[in-house]
Amino acid sequence: MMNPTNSRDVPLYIYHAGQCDPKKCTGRKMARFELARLYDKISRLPRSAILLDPMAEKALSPADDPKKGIIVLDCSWEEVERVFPELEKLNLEHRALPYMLAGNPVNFGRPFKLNSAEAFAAALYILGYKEQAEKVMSKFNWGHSFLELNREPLDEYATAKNSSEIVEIQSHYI
Ligand SMILES: C[S@@+](CC[C@H](N)C(=O)[O-])C[C@H]1O[C@@H](n2cnc3c(N)ncnc32)[C@H](O)[C@@H]1O
Repeated sequence: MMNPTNSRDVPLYIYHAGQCDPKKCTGRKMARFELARLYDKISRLPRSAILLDPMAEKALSPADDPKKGIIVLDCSWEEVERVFPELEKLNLEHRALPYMLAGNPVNFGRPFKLNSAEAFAAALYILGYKEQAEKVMSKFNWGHSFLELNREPLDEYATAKNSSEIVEIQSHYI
């Protein structure tokens, strides 16, 4: 169940491919805090939602409408090229996140390789749901550093009109 305290919150969904260490998995932790709904079957995922896909051609921007929700695919980074195509048939809006650095201890400082919780927080921030982004990050002891590390690009991305502007802003950081 989603946390019902704020009806303005964007619904967050995780397709969990069952490949991670359950103790370290950020998606499972979010589900425990009722911040996201976890699915282990592709067929159960909602349609027409935004899928955060690092290989997508189009960058997420404030022009995207998250009312149908945001989906993260929680799988091993070694498996992304195999698992993402399995979701093609669902007719989701595939979007890549622009340049940001991971703030978590596993991939600290690595560009683009965000964990599931960071990917949700970044997307929410760009889409104008900053409070929800902070709520997600507040459950992780490194969460604040992810937002601080990326505050400048995040604030700029959140002012973009569309995907092309996001790519233009990103070019100043890469
Ligand atoms: C590959 S999984 C790794 C999960 C990690 N084991 C954990 O515990 O959080 C991370 C997911 O976050 C999303 N993600 C991460 N970085 C992204 C990016 N640069 N663009 C779009 N989505 C991204 C994708 O849905 C990706 O599959």
